[in-house]
Amino acid sequence: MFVVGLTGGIGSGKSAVSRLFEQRNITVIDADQVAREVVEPGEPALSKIAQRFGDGILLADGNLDRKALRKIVFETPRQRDWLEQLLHPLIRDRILLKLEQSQPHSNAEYAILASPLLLETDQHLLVNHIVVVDVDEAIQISRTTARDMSDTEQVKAIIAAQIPRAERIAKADDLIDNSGTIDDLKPLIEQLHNKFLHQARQERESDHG
Ligand SMILES: CC(C)(COP(=O)(O)OP(=O)(O)OC[C@H]1O[C@@H](n2cnc3c(N)ncnc32)[C@H](O)[C@@H]1O)[C@@H](O)C(=O)NCCC(=O)NCCS
Ligand SMILES: Nc1ncnc2c1ncn2[C@@H]1O[C@H](COP(=O)(O)OP(=O)(O)OP(=O)(O)O)[C@@H](O)[C@H]1O
Repeated sequence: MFVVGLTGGIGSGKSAVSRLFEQRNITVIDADQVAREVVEPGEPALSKIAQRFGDGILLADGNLDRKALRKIVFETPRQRDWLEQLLHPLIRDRILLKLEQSQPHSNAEYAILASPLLLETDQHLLVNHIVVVDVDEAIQISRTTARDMSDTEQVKAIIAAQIPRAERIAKADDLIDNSGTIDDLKPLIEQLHNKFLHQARQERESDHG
């Protein structure tokens, strides 16, 4: 299966871009979604988080209080390291399982792995091609604070925990500038979709000798 990795900093527009590919019937595996699955009630990782931070890190219904944990890990790098060491191997294993399950139905099919930490973790080893969604830091902050009701300082701390913008761009096979409107994205995605169909087809043909 030809796998396209889609990455970008917080609030860059990965989810918005993912939706446009999904409208073309492309399977998108979302690492943020997988990261939620591995800490659902009953999962061993959630018990480990509660052991470390106390039951106060759980909401009354037993779910993880994500807002509280976000505050802890982006204020204290040591706690973020601990959480990443716990969750990243679990997230990677589950992504691999999902990729194996999404078998191609035609020789022109590809899948997308959308992940904020594609380049920061070994998740980039799972993909054939890297697409970066890019906006400047001012846009990242304004769109994220409008979406999450989070404050500027916290968004800045999250940006600082991610790969620097120039390094991310340097690793891109394709770059999507998302500083315009969602409508501006549509022709770009159409173009990339056609290119990936072509690349997926070529890959399959070379695999079959
Ligand atoms: C800290 C947590 C509980 C906050 O949850 P919350 O629902 O508020 O945010 P959400 O998970 O939707 O993440 C929002 C964005 O924050 C950024 N982000 C999340 N985790 C990290 C991290 N470890 N390092 C850098 N940026 C991160 C990403 O841009 C992500 O898209 C959560 O992000 C988490 O469990 N993070 C650790 C796991 C992880 O690294 N996930 C990233 C995908 S692999
Ligand atoms: N071109 C655009 N114009 C205006 N708003 C946009 C545009 N693209 C995305 N947005 C909005 O900006 C916010 C951030 O976008 P999105 O959620 O797609 O980012 P993301 O990269 O998935 O973020 P995260 O890393 O936090 O998961 C959302 O509220 C989204 O609707």
